[in-house]
Amino acid sequence: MTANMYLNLPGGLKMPALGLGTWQARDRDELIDALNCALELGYRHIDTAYIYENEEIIGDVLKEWFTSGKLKREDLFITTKLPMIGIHPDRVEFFMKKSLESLQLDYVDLYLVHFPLGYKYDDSTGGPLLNDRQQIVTEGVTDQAAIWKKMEEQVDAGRTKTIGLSNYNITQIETVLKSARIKPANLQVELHVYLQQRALVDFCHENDITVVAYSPLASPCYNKFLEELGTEPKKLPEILSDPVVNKIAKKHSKTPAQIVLRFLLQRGIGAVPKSVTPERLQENINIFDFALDDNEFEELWNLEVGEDARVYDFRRGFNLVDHPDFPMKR
Ligand SMILES: NC(=O)C1=CN([C@@H]2O[C@H](COP(=O)(O)OP(=O)(O)OC[C@H]3O[C@@H](n4cnc5c(N)ncnc54)[C@H](OP(=O)(O)O)[C@@H]3O)[C@@H](O)[C@H]2O)C=CC1
Ligand SMILES: O=C1CO[C@H](CO)[C@@H](O)[C@@H]1O
Repeated sequence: MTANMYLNLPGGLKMPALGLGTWQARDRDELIDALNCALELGYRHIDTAYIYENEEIIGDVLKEWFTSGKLKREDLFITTKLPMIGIHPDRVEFFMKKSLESLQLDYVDLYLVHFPLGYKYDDSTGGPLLNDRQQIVTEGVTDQAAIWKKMEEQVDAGRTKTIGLSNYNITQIETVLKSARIKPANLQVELHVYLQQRALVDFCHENDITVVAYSPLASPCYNKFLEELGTEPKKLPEILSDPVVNKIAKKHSKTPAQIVLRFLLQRGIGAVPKSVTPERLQENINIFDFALDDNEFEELWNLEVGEDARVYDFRRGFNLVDHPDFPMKR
């Protein structure tokens, strides 16, 4: 089994620093194969969300691994997320229970508020309320304290070991911290070698909040998603073809993906690269047998671009940018 590194969460809980992302892995057979392959390779941390529409498939695979005795529940770290339609105090418990039911689990290890703003819920469809132009209708200003109180109740009830946030900015995390009885254990945000989120990471680490990078490879598949939404493709940050990354990769006989993932781990940040391809699954977790030296680390550190390299800016296909709780202000 592959050696791993861990991030320490409250209560002695350990999160394997390298996990498996599953957004856009919705094809049943493909995801089953990918999960089986990942678990065989030593992945022990899986990242999903209510909105990824794959919790049931993941639940089926996990059940098989548990019933065959190949793995015990406590061997795995499972993260899922409260959807935007659940960001209302009356709906947190409802969506937490729905996720547990789909995953066929008694508890998850980490439950994240997926986004700091909510969508209005349409009872009749079980999805977001749409206006006449078929656009999603958002909730007003989020009562972060009220949502967080409901998140804390999920820990009290034993439905999740820890709770955290995703896509929150520093001001929004500060708001949560002010009322929190149970502090957020984790923040999940877009983070890669071109978007290093230095101030946000420092703030989290100073407040004992672990950080996990989503889209650690800068989401090369993102335009496929924009195409599904019927919107224009965007110019993506191509970190895997960056000459500095490639030069360092060659020196270590590693791939560019392994270099950019290793860089995150050496910053004390977790990462959840998504892949359904066996060779890439192997590649992405095979990053514990080498280290970047200070010069290489510095060279990668200097690749920072900042906001212009953000993939998930929600400026295409979403009408969220003008909402008061929209977190990615430029
Ligand atoms: N909290 C949030 O709001 C968000 C969370 N996430 C989470 O983060 C995860 C990762 O983010 P995501 O946007 O998927 O982007 P990633 O940066 O993980 O990129 C995934 C893409 O890269 C390809 N890929 C994977 N490994 C390699 C490799 N070694 N070399 C070359 N290409 C590779 C994959 O292809 P293939 O699968 O075909 O191999 C896939 O197309 C998500 O799956 C999800 O779990 C993502 C977005 C938002
Ligand atoms: O996790 C996620 C995956 O991508 C979605 C579409 O951009 C996001 O809404 C979400 O935050």
